[in-house]
Amino acid sequence: MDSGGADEGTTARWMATHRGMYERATRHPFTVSIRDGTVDLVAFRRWLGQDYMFVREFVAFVASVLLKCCKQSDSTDMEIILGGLASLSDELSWFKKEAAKWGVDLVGTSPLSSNTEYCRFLQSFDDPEISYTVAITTFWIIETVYQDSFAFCIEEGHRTPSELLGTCQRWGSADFKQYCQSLQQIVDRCLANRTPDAVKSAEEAFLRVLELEVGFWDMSSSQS
Ligand SMILES: Cc1ncc(CO)c(N)n1
Repeated sequence: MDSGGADEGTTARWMATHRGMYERATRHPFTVSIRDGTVDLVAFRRWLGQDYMFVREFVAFVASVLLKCCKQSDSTDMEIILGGLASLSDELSWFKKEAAKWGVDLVGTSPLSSNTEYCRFLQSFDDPEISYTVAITTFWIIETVYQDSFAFCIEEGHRTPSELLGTCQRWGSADFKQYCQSLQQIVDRCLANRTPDAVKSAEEAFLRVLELEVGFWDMSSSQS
């Protein structure tokens, strides 16, 4: 930490201010049912097929974040984002393997409306007018919702079915947490020297992601 000030970081403040919304996204009945061992496997399969399609869009989104980053030429940020992008290659293979295991037909799956809405939001970042700060904020909170949600499923006292532990570990691992924290540091640093309007735009993106994540879990549990 080189700030030396009492400021805990803007992102931590947002998480406290919008705690209710953050918890709706990260303690959703769907992921809590995984932890409780009561998850409906039809819903789990639906989530798997939908999330595979989401991650394909997410690749393009992360590429757009990387591009904005490169235009700002901060080489440390670039390496972290590039690492995130590279790991999505493995993630797509994982989805295919997992889909085969659960009998989910990825080719025959089409996106449900909450997924389509989320993917449109991701596509909107192609616009070069959207700032790197807003884009990296969005990237960080998207990853963090999964990190927090799935880490809870492997925390002490969980009753997560053993065949779902691999899924939970993918996003709930200490490594993934570390990666999310690196992203968070980038975001806080970017926000530290932005105008109040720019910070407000990033906060709006943060809230929009939480809303979209809740919609995605709702969709997975109930096909809305
Ligand atoms: C909907 C959704 N949000 C976040 C992530 C994390 O990458 C994901 N795979 N899917």
